[in-house]
Amino acid sequence: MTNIVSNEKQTPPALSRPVVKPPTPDANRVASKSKIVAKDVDFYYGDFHALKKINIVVPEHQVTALIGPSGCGKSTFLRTLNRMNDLIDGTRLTGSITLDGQDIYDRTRDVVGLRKTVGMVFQKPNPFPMSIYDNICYGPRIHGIRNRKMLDETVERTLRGAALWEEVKDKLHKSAFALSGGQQQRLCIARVLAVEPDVILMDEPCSALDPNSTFRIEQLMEDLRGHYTIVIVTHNMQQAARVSQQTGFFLRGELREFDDTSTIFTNPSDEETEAYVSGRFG
Ligand SMILES: Nc1ncnc2c1ncn2[C@@H]1O[C@H](COP(=O)(O)OP(=O)(O)OP(=O)(O)O)[C@@H](O)[C@H]1O
Repeated sequence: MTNIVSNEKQTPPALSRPVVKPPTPDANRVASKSKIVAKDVDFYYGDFHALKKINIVVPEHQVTALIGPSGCGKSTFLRTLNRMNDLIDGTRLTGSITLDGQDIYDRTRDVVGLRKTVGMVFQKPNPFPMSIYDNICYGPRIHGIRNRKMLDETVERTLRGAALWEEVKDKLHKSAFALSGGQQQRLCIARVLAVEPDVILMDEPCSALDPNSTFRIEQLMEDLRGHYTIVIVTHNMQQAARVSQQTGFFLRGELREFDDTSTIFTNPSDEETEAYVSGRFG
């Protein structure tokens, strides 16, 4: 795993006006296995039709960014991927979403197991009111792991994986609330890693963080994507451009365009995508 993100990668791509032509598939994308496939997904909050015929293929071991103006359905779609919307009364989904070819909305699907495989990091860091160590061990303990040596190993491995070990190794038994916001968010990522997910969903994970902490989280995404499939909702277009290989542009509940990130930002097919990435609305 590399900890270096080159300067070149930190520079947002030029937002040039597009010449409309069919997008060329990226070599990476073609080579990558499909991890999540959503087909004709419609989603309703009661009578409100929040997602309309969403079709998307999320490739394995890449970062997929979801962008679009406020209220367009990005977070709703993200939450369909680990059935977090099931927790909201009166919601309904039609169409299908598969993970590794298995329907995640199948009646027989173990939803707790699904949320272990598809972990989630939220907008505001939400450590539990306990020590750093116990935050990490919370999930493994629920899944029956009691062996101290195994737990110690998990704590070190995941804190290293979340680029936090060096900063906290001498205060593992101190409260997680004593950490800075950026450290708390990396702890939350380590906590997700501790239950060994395949997919990590991130809902605006940097929106409450300062630029330096944001940079650390972006570096971390680059490090993690070799091992995990990441889907991130972000309002920050430069961030989407820096961290992702694919980008989906949502508008009024529709997925207006989904393509390689470079295509979305420099040569989108859809006029409204172009207007949005050029900062003309949203
Ligand atoms: N629990 C809910 N009950 C009813 N409607 C909801 C609920 N959550 C979201 N919505 C509505 O669904 C639509 C999509 O919301 P969603 O949060 O997915 O958008 P978003 O693109 O993530 O927005 P933002 O960028 O502001 O977070 C909005 O019109 C919102 O008001």
